[in-house]
Order: sequence, then structure tokens, then C-alpha cells
Amino acid sequence: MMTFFQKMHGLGNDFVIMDERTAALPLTPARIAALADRRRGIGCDQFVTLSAPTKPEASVSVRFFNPDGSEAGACGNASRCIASLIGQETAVDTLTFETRGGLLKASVLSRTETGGAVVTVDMGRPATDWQAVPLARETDTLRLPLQGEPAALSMGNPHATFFVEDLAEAERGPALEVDPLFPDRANIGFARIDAPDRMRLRVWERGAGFTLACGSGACAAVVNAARRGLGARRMTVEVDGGEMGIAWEANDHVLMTGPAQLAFKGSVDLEAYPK
Ligand SMILES: N[C@H](CCC[C@H](N)C(=O)O)C(=O)O
Repeated sequence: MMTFFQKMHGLGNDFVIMDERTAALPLTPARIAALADRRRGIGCDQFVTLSAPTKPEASVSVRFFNPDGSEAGACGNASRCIASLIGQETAVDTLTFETRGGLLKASVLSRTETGGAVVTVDMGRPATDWQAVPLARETDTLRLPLQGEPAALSMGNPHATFFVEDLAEAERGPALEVDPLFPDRANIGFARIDAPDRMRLRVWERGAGFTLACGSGACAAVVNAARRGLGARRMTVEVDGGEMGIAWEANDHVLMTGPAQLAFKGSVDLEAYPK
């Protein structure tokens, strides 16, 4: 039996989206990893499922899975894509959806005729306490005891941000992702501050590796820069795939604005993939 999917991306951070709102799909971590494989499957940075909301204010519940099958509590670029997709379905431009990291509110600011949109997502509040990140032991999350003294926080998923002059330092990402200080592993951001309102960012993502963009990573980097007095609370973040606008509001919520794009739709026989 064929299963419909939509392939979307936010600044080149790409997603396969499947809909379980009417019926659960036979998905397992192994099958998700096989579907996310760029040679043997459809290929994506994150695999996203939609299901019926459990909270009355939400229009949909969303889960995010990395190509290694692990689950993420947040995915900023995918959240913009989901807002665009559900907004198109329901002809509304503001909506709330449930994620493991909490309820997110989104607004579709504009749409193109070719499946594109510009979306703002309220990514909620950052959690800067060491247990929330989480870290393995009590630690000042403003300066972790690692070479380069990164700052760390959770946006619903764990992030460590290194402030660097040379982005070549991102080669440290793979080893840092699995550092024992991060019991759930971590997304590792490398940020170069180019102006008080502008940074260049590369992210080695937990369970996914380098991506062209990381929305929650951009949120984490702007909040961490402001916490360290290195940047303003409102910054343009330039990533490999383009630019996002991030604002850490006075109410502690982080707003992320950027594009969402439909790449293609398709269908796949899930039984052809290992369970
Ligand atoms: N690409 C996503 C981040 C995925 C995070 C995932 N790698 C994790 O395990 O937390 C974003 O735009 O926020």
C-alpha cells in the first residue's frame, strides 16, 4: 500500500512529512532511518509526522525524528514548513501546534504561487538551567567546562553554542555531539559574530550532522550571544542555506522568521523498508 508524503525544506534543511491524523502508519526508528537515507530512501535531515492534537488549542500534533531514528523535541525549520502546510490546508495564517517541546504558535506572513511561504514561529522560552539542557552535572550553562567555553540551553532540544572567529572549528562537531557532558547528546553550533545584529552560524546537528540550516540552533545561538553580551536580542542569522531573523523578546519568547518551501509530493511503499 502506498503512503503519501510531502517533501519540504526551510533554507535547505529538508524534511519528509507523513500524515498520521487519520490512521497510524507502520513507522519504527529503523524504518524512519531507512526512509531518511539519501541513497536508499527518500532522504531528509528530519522525518516529521503529523497526528491528531491532544490539546484543544492545537490544530495538529507534530513529532520530529533525526536520520538516525532518534526523536527531537524541537525543529525550527520544520515548524515553519508545518505552519505553511497546515495553514494552506485550513486557509488560516495563524495556528498553534503541539510538539514534544511544547505548544508553538506560528504566523504565515506571505505565500508564493509555487508552494513557498515566509513564516514566523514563536519557539517558546529557552531553558538555561543545566538540568533542562540537559547536562550530566551541575554546570554554569553560560560557560561550559569544554575547550572554547560554549554556552548551552534547551529550545525543546539541547544546544551548545561555541563563539568562534574561524568557522573551520565546526570540524569539532562530531566529537562534541557525543561528549559525556551531554547525556542526551547535543546540537553543536559554531557562531561568528559579524555585527551586534548579525552572525554567521554552522550547526553540527545531533543525529543528523551538518545541515544547511538549523532553526532551533539559530534561536539558541542568538539567546546565548545575548546572554554572553556578544550580540543584540534581535539578530539576522546567516547559515549555509540563507538567512533567518531571530528575536529574543522581552517576554523571554524567541521568535524565528524565515522561508518554508514545498519541494515535491510523492508516495512510497513503507513495507519495502525494514521495520
Ligand atoms: N534542524 C532542526 C533541528 C533539529 C534538531 C535535532 N537534530 C535534534 O536532535 O535536536 C531545526 O531547524 O531546529
